[in-house]
Amino acid sequence: MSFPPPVPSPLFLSLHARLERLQLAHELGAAPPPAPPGPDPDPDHDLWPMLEDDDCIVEAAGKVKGRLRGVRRLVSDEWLAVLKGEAIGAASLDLDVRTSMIPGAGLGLFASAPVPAGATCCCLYGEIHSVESYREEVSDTAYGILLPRAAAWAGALLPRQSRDLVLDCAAGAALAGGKARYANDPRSAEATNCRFEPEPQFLRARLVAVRDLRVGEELYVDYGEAYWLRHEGRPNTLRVG
Ligand SMILES: C[S@@+](CC[C@H](N)C(=O)[O-])C[C@H]1O[C@@H](n2cnc3c(N)ncnc32)[C@H](O)[C@@H]1O
Repeated sequence: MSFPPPVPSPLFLSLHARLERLQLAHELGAAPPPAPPGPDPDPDHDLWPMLEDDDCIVEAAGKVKGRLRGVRRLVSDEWLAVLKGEAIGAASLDLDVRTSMIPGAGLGLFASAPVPAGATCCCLYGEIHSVESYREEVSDTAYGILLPRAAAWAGALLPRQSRDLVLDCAAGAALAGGKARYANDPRSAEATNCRFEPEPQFLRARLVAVRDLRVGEELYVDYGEAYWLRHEGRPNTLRVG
């Protein structure tokens, strides 16, 4: 089964370009290079002269940060609208979401047909963050996956990726209907049967089977130690074997 990438809307692309410029201004503490000429006026043109003015540079930096947050929200909302429109949850192998085999873990993801090793089961989508905004705006118990900037960029959805991104799958993927967020972590290398493969160019990660899966088997991935450190105090109740 193929998993065609979502098609970003023109609004998503223009909001994302705006976000990139605000992010650059925030990092540099200075106006970004002029935007390429286009039909629409630069919506942030009021900020750039302020960043060049010593008398109000601190106030300007605060305004850039505030606007960055607002535009990031708009980008996320538009991305979720794109994902919902494309019914991404439907793009998966034959998988069921039902009560996990791990007591107390809530729902889990199960194979309802055999899955060969190496097959992509479904894709993980979510809200898109920079590392900084993920740290600042997302709660400690969120479920984020790093989409590193160095990975393949051929046929990418965005014209360029200037920084690492983080996919926050807690709320976003649930809203958009993705199944991959239901894969639990067995906290045992032996029981782990899937892995996440980041696809930054498509703003998602693939959930890939690392061995053949039988009908009825639960799909398990390793979330990494950092996840469990943040979730300290919650029981890992899986019994293996
Ligand atoms: C990405 S969600 C997985 C789907 C989740 N089970 C649900 O019902 O929405 C991650 C959460 O699942 C639960 N979970 C995953 N693996 C677990 C484990 N080994 N032991 C206990 N809870 C687990 C924890 O609540 C964790 O924060």
